Amino acid sequence: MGVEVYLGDAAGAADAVRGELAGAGVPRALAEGDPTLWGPEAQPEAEIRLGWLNLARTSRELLPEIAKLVERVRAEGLDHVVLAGMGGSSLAPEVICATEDVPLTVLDTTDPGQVRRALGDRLDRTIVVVSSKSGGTVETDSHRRIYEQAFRDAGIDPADRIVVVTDPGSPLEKSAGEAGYQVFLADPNVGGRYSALSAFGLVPSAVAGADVARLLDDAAAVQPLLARDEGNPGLDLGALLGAMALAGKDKLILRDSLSDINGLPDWIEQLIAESTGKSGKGILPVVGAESAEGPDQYTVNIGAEGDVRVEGPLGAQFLVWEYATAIAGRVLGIDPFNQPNVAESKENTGKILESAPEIGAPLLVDGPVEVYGELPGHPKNLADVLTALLHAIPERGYLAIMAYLDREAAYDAAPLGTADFEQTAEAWAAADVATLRALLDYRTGHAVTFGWGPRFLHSTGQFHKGGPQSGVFLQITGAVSDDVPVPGRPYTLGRLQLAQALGDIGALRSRNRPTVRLHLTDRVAGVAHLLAVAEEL
Ligand SMILES: O=P(O)(O)OC[C@H]1O[C@H](O)[C@H](O)[C@@H](O)[C@@H]1O
Repeated sequence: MGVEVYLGDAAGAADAVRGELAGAGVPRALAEGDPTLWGPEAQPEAEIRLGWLNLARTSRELLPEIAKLVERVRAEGLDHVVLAGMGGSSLAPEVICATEDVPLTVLDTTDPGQVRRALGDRLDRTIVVVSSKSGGTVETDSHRRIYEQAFRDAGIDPADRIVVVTDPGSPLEKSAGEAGYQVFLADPNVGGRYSALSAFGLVPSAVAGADVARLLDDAAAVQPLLARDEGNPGLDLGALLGAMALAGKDKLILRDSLSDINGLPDWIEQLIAESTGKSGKGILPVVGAESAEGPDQYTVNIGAEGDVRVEGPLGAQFLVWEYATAIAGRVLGIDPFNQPNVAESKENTGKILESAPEIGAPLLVDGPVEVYGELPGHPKNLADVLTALLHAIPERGYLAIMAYLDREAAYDAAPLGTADFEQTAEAWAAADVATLRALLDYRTGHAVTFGWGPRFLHSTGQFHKGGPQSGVFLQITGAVSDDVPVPGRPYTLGRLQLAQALGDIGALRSRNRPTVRLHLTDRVAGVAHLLAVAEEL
């Protein structure tokens, strides 16, 4: 089964771009891995970043070793699978497992409460996959240290419970070898966000119970189409993304509500935001919005519904979206394989961790919410702050909400006992800070995005800093009551989480973007208050 791309009303604009690309021989050149397609500056990086084109074939070599691991995990009764990995090292397994409905606990957070919840769940039956291409990502390194300590404290040998996926030669490969962990080496010629069909996508998903051979089969079925000028879904989709951005429609609303595939927009978000959001250009994916509103927005659906849509199985979708993103990069004139601005916030975080953070006095306090930042018009309360932020969004701009909180906390608010599905969903929405996206979206014609920190730093974070400077930023942090120390490090997760928030806000403020931080001194009451205020705006 292949992938079908339906372009709806956008067909005319996409066709013109597609014709130009075909005329220049781009579709075949990309399918054959030509590293010159993005210009001489991008060539050195492209030379070591096109391995994803062949993963449907090359990743098959991993399957026997993966099958042995799966057999061991089943035989030992390890039924709680935890994946520690950020961005490209966890987003694909999350979609794969959600789509196949197999449970996987993803740790891509520094929130102490969220990590504590995972630690408290069946530690005696837990297997942890630690995934990091670079082997140096601070969040993933922290999770590894925390689980090593927890296993030791419980009298469990970490070498029986930790499996590592990394690139050859990374510091993680070395330390894992010394610790006696099983290590899967990934193809180093594949960048993180293009690694869905590599060991990064396959190992944790298979351990959780997904059928990963099928993903490769589905990708292999679509691969021959990618060299064609006609009937090439990757070319059609890439031409659409490029043509829309050139025409000023650079906000891509991604929807999958009626699809068999569960959660692909979050994976696409990283792929497109990090690949295109640079040099003041880029495409901003918007996940969770109902429909396109402003003149700078359009919608692409995953699955059989909608005018503009991409239909087909997950393995093939991964490859087609990757190919399309590389095509869009060529159309926009950017290098789709680097992420030049991601390091800035990380460096700021490192500096903040070395000394005590400078917080300063809040601009105002409204109940359980402290407001930090500068805003025009002397806001007196939280409602004024939110209104001022919405007014600050420039033409063709956007509001980004970035919450450094526990993304599963709202599930704790589920009513017990007799509640039906609707009541439960309502209770979750009322306790979920992500609901703020829809409440503010309703009050503006501009795009509103929502990201969980620090997860989004490895995704839309690149676009915020490297893309068009038209963002307005609302950051949310919260008090930590039960912190988690990071063994062997002089900080706790709570301190790291706050340093990440402050590090990123520093990077945004240095660009003179309107930026406010709301700090919830009581998380539950703070979320409830914030949602209540937003509802009344
Ligand atoms: O796999 P890792 O090396 O730990 O990297 C995880 C993530 O880190 C960085 O933020 C990159 O910009 C992402 O593209 C990458 O997916």
